[in-house]
Amino acid sequence: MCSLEKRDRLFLLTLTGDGEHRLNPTLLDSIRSAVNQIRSDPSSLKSVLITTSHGKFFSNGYDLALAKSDPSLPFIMDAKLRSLVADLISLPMPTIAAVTGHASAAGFIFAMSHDYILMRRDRGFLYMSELDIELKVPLWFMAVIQKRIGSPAARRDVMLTAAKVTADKGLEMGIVDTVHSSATETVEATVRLGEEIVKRGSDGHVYGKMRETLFREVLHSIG
Ligand SMILES: CCCCCCCCCCCCC/C=C/C(=O)SCCNC(=O)CCNC(=O)[C@H](O)C(C)(C)COP(=O)(O)OP(=O)(O)OC[C@H]1O[C@@H](n2cnc3c(N)ncnc32)[C@H](O)[C@@H]1OP(=O)(O)O
Repeated sequence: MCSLEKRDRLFLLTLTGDGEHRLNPTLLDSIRSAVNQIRSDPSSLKSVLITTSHGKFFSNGYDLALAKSDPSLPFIMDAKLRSLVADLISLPMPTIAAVTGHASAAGFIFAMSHDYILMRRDRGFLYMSELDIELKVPLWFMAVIQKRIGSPAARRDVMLTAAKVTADKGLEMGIVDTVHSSATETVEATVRLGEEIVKRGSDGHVYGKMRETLFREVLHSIG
């Protein structure tokens, strides 16, 4: 599940527990509910969202075991993740993912649906595993990849070699903004960045509309 904490003008959304934070309908609903709670907070127009997680996984992607148990679930999970990503794109505040563990497939897409990614150096991969697990990536995932991974070579490595991208490699690829020595350091740096951004005092409505325009192809692809 996830928890939501307000620290001054920062909202800290944490995927809790030591599991893999596999994206299933329950977790996706829980995250979306937290994002809606943030959106309805009176201070939301002058705040920042930080998303992080407990344990060695940021999110290890869809809960495939569950998905295989009911043929309707893959569609439900996909629809819920699309809605969550659209919510993050329209959220009237800057968003930062503090990636303190592995972010795989849908979990990687979730991380890239934030404006900034700060990541720990010593553990954790950014990993589009679909080639390895022989699942075709949905078109809307590709729209996110296209938008957040600028170089053709990096996109090829991520998608067509299923590279397990470390934080340092992610920095080189332009996916990660800053790299840190530990999970604690990563979260602390994310809070500092959030506080810096809050000081800029940008209007959240304008920021959210700007991001919607920047990601209009992703929103179109999500449908
Ligand atoms: C019939 C119906 C079918 C329906 C199917 C559903 C369809 C759904 C619709 C279609 C959707 C398509 C899109 C799919 C989206 C998805 O999300 S699908 C689910 C995807 N998820 C996965 O595939 C899981 C992928 N994860 C993994 O493979 C592993 O968990 C991992 C990320 C590779 C981590 O492995 P693990 O062994 O647990 O890792 P560690 O023990 O932490 O590390 C392994 C070794 O690597 C070293 N290491 C870790 N981090 C670093 C680092 N940053 N730098 C250097 N080294 C690192 C670590 O020390 C370990 O080394 P050793 O100790 O020497 O082993």
